[in-house]
Amino acid sequence: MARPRLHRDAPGVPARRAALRLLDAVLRRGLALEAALDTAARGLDKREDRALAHAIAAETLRHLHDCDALIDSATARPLPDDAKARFALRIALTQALAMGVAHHAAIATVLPLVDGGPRKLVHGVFGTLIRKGVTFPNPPALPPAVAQRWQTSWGEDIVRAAGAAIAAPPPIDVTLKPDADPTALEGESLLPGHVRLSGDTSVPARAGFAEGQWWVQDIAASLPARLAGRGAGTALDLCAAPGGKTMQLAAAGWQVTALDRSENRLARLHANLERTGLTATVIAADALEWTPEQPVDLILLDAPCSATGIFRRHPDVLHRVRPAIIAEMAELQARLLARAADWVRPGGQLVYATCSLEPEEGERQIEAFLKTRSDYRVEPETAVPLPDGVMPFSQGWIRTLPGTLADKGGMDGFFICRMIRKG
Ligand SMILES: C[S@@+](CC[C@H](N)C(=O)[O-])C[C@H]1O[C@@H](n2cnc3c(N)ncnc32)[C@H](O)[C@@H]1O
Repeated sequence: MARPRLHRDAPGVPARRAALRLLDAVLRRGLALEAALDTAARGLDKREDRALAHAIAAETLRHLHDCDALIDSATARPLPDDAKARFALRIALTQALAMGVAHHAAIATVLPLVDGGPRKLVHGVFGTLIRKGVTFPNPPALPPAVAQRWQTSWGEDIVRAAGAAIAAPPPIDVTLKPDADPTALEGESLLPGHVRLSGDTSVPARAGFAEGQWWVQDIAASLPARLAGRGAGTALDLCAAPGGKTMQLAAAGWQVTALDRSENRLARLHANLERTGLTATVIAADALEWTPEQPVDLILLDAPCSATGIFRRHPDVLHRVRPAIIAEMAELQARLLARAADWVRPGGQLVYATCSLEPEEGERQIEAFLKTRSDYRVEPETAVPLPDGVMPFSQGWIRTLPGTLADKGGMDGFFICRMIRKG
C-alpha cells in the first residue's frame, strides 16, 4: 500500500498518507498502532504531523464500524475491506464527523491518497454522505466480534459502557511519590497518591513532572502494586517496562529488581527511574529463560496480554485481537506464572495482573493455576483503599470493567489477583 513519496504533497497530505499507512499496518497486517508508528511516520518533516497521523488513525479505529456502515450505505457494490478507496473514505469521514475538520479540507487532504485511482468514487461517496447530513452514532458501535465476545463474558451493560468509553477522551491519571503534594496538581484525587488531571496543560509542563514527583499511570494500572502493600523485603517486577509499577514498588520501600526482555522499553524504564530518583536493579532478560539466584518476598507479574482492557487509548486492539491471539497470550501467561510461582519464598506474595478484558487471561488463568499449585491461596488485601465501585470478587481477585467509575471518566479494564505462597 501507500509508501513515502518523493514529490512534495500539499500541506496536510503527508500526515494523511501516514495515517493511511498506520491503518493498513493495523487492519491488514495486525500490527499494534504504536509499533507501526515509526515506520508509518518516516519521512514526515514535522513532529506535529506524526501526532496528527496517529490521532487520525486512532480516531478512525474508534469509529471504524460506523464508518464502514456509512460507506456501504452509499456504494452500489460494497468496496473490498482492503480497497484504498475505503481507507481514504474512512479517513475523510472520521476527520469530518469526529474531528471537526471542515468538509472541504477533510476530502481535499485524502484525494491525493487515491491519485491515479478511484478519486471520483471517493469524492462522490463522501459528497453524497455529507449532503445527507450523516453523523456517527453516539456511542460508537464496537466491532461485532468484540461486542459478541464481551456480551458473552460480561453482558449487555458492559458492551454499552465500552461503547460509551470509546466516545469520551480517556482521562490522564498520575501516581505520586509518597512525599509529593497532590494539591500542587490541577485535578481530582480518587485514591491516596493519585490525581486525575484536569485542564489542558501538557503533562511535561505540569508542576512536579520535571522534578520527578509523579508519573502517568491509569488508576486501574496502579492497583496491582498497591495490593502488594508497603515494602517488606525483596520484590521482583517480572515484566517491568516502562516501569510504572516498578516505580510504585520502589516508592513503597521494596528493594526492587525490574526485569523485561525489551531493551527499547527498558530504556524508558531507565529514564523514568532517573527522572523520579527511584532505584531498582534492572535486568534485560527473557523471564522464560532467566532464573533468580534466590527466592524473593514478592513477585509482581504484570504479564504480556492482549491489552483489550486499554482499548480507549489503544483502539487498534478492537480490530486486531482475535481469539487465536488471546489463546496465545494465555499460554504465555501460564508459562510465566508457572516459573514465577517457584521463585516466591514460602509466606511471600505473587501478584498477577493483566490489562485484558478476556477471562482467559484473568479469571480462567488463575483458576487453572490454583488447580496445579496447592501451595498458593488467593488473598485480597483488605487494608488497601480501592476506587469507588471496585471491590474484590468472592474469589478474592479484582476485576475492573468498562463502566467502572464511569461518572468520573472511567478506568482501564484490568484483572488483578494477589496470592500468598503457603508457609
Ligand atoms: C504489560 S507490559 C508491562 C508494563 C509494566 N509492568 C508497567 O507497569 O509499566 C508487559 C511487558 O512484558 C514484557 N515481556 C513480554 N514477554 C516477556 C518475557 N518472556 N520476559 C520478560 N519480559 C517480557 C514486554 O516487553 C512488556 O514490557
